[in-house]
Amino acid sequence: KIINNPSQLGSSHYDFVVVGAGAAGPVIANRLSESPDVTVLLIEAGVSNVDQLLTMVPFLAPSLQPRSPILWNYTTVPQKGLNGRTLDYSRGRVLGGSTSVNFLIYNRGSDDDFDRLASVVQDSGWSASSVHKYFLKSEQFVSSPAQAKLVSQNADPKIHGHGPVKVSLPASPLFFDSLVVNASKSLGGRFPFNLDLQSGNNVGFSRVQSFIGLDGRRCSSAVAYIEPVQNRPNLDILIQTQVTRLIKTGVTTRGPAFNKVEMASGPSAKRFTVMASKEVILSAGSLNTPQILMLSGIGDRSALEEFDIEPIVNLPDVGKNLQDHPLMSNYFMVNSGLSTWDDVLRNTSAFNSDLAQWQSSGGGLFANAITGSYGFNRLPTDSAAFNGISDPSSGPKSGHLELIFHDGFTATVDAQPQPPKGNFITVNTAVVSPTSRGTVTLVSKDPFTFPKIDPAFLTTNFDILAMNQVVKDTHTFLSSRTFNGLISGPFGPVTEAKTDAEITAAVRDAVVTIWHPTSTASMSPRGASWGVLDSDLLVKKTSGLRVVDASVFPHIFSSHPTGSIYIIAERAADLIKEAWSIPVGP
Ligand SMILES: Cc1cc2nc3c(=O)[nH]c(=O)nc-3n(C[C@H](O)[C@H](O)[C@H](O)COP(=O)(O)OP(=O)(O)OC[C@H]3O[C@@H](n4cnc5c(N)ncnc54)[C@H](O)[C@@H]3O)c2cc1C
Repeated sequence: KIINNPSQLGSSHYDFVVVGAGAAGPVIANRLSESPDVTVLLIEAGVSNVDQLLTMVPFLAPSLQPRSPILWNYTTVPQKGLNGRTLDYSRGRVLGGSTSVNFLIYNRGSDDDFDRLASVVQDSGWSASSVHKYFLKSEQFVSSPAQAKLVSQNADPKIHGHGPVKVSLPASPLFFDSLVVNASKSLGGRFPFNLDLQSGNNVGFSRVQSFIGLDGRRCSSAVAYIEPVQNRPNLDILIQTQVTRLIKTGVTTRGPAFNKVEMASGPSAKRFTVMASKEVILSAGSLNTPQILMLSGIGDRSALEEFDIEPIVNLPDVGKNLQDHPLMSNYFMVNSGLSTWDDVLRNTSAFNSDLAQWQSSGGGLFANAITGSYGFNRLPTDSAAFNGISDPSSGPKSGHLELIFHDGFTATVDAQPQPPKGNFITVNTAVVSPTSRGTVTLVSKDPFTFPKIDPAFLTTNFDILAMNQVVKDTHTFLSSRTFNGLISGPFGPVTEAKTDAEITAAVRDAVVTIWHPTSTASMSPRGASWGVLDSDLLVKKTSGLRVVDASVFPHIFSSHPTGSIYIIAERAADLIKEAWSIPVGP
């Protein structure tokens, strides 16, 4: 059941306490509570997702940006690589976490990304072939009979799974996206067509599969993993409650145990505690998980002492190694041959009519995510970006770059105002194998003070050269004869830039986040002196404490992360069950 205040908890003891109901937490809570003998408490700082219209209507996801009551409303420190700009750095603060507010693009991660993970942490259980069953267990491709032709040309349903997360092609396919697919088919080479990016090969151009069910509604982790089980008698879901720290409860042969969780419903509210007799699982995301660890005395000893926090476990890598994909908008004007959604966004009656259509039937433009086509590609093999470094991608099935196509002016990414007239397309471009590394650090021992977030965007030569290349790739892609006569010209400094120096200058002014922070509590081999977790996700040198969320990846995956986090969480649930002799299901 859902509980709104810690004072209403029926018990102060559970077998497992899961902190954070984002992508990972609900998977763990759902799978552990499958066993009726096990009691589980899931604690979420944010409110319920029910009745939050903007979390449900796929097309309106960007309206939550850059600030909203259901976001944490974080800001980065000034970014040296971005001419000192600070960036809004959204995370969801609601049941479903960032899966309730994200832009719905589904990827499961490339085989190479999983194989590199297995190799780096020396655990074959994370290899692509080993986790394949968890991919199948987590997701399910859905389509309506009316989509039969679209599906046959743009997806491979037989490679998909049977899990609770529903993924689908656009309910209202747009002409522009069919042009993107045709352009990749005709260009080939560095821009190949890929029928289904969930094949394990994540290089190529394709229609987007999105986290949307046949009802036209976002399928977040809350919808997929919480709603169906929220009335289980052995599962309590406590919302509007922030975990403030974990408390040491003893010492075992592995190290200190942290089985007590402290929490409060606000900065001045009474603090409550709850005990996890078996384990605490931190799933608070890549920014809040390291913050909670540090507040609990787990982190870099000297950094903790600076804030008068007793260092209990010296793990200097907590909060280090922050990685994210830099993202930027490339705008182009289009002529009347292409009708774009700009007209809907500017016209209140058209907007209201599309919303009414979604509300009555779950269909129409608003049942689409804001992108219908995209692609990942590799840098040219002779790119100067590789000078002096080894290829940062995990292998040939992983891209270095990404191009995301939008049939309109997506003013949401870099907060450019939508021009008052004209029709546009936007190509959002990203570097998906970045080499910049940032940090999450404390600024106070007060859990309600935001941590200091420094993604350190574009602080390496590789990242800046790769970003330059993807701008040029965008021009090359759009010069395909498929677009003949449709694109009338560049719009804005990024696409108007001509020389490398002009492109670099425009890039530094334009790059923002794609909101994919990872790797701040990274796995490493058992016994390694670096990293925060062993490969079974247990926090090193501690007992009874695991991390399961986007923090755990030593290297950011070269794709949109939610699908791969579901896979990690599904395997983590089995690891936890095995550790406590709880029957593992199919
Ligand atoms: C605007 C935006 C667009 C994105 N677009 C995409 C996309 O199109 N495709 C994709 O795959 N990914 C996308 N992402 C990224 C993706 O959503 C995240 O990578 C993923 O949700 C991370 O999962 P997580 O479990 O690590 O953390 P989160 O999903 O962020 O969940 C963490 C949860 O923990 C809760 N929490 C934090 N601290 C505490 C505390 N102290 N006490 C209690 N609860 C706490 C938070 O409120 C939150 O609910 C996007 C993200 C954003 C913000």
